[in-house]
Amino acid sequence: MRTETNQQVIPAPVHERDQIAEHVREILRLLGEDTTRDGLVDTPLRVAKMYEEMLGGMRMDPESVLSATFDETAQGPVIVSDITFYSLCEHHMVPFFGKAHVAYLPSQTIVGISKIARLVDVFARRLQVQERMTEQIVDTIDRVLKPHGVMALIDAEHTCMCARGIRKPGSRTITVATRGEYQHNADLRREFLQMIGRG
Ligand SMILES: Nc1nc2c(ncn2[C@@H]2O[C@H](COP(=O)(O)OP(=O)(O)OP(=O)(O)O)[C@@H](O)[C@H]2O)c(=O)[nH]1
Ligand SMILES: [Zn+2]
Repeated sequence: MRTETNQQVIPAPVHERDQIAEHVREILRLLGEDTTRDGLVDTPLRVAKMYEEMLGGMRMDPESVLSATFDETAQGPVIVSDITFYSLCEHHMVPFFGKAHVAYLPSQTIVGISKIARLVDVFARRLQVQERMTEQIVDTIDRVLKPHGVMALIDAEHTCMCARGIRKPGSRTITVATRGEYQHNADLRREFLQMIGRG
């Protein structure tokens, strides 16, 4: 049986966009810029729209993203690797970005594979820390699909560590979260790491 639910996206009220733009204009002014010059005149609204896009996941229900589930007897594992994402670090509000790799062991239910990538995006497009994002992905899959196990690995570069502060371009942060059989079975974890080219 195929189940489908509408993805719930709650649009941002228009007046919020205008208010954010106004505050961006004020920041530019405090930074010493002339906000009437050609290149900057539309920047506040552009930035407000950019936040709407990059933080759009805040207004989405992650569980409704895992629609298109199918009853199947597949034993798995199902591995979706190299899901590129862009997120915003909640400490500095600058991007961190990289790849998410997700595996689950189905128990009667599989999900459309694109929905796994959509789920990564829903959590990436928020003010985040990488650890929480990794946990949220496995928790949602665990809750909705009730698989035998689920594992996620995220490998990311944080621009707050590259472009400023400690300034270590190229440094990678790797986070892992597991539930169910992936928590208890080292062979399963090894197989996952091998299949995503990290074994
Ligand atoms: N654990 C974790 N830390 C993060 C993440 N993104 C950014 N950070 C860190 O958040 C910390 C914030 O530390 P603070 O000392 O309050 O901020 P700061 O003075 O700008 O720190 P520096 O980046 O060391 O200059 C920094 O160590 C960042 O590297 C993340 O996803 N997970
Ligand atoms: Zn940061």
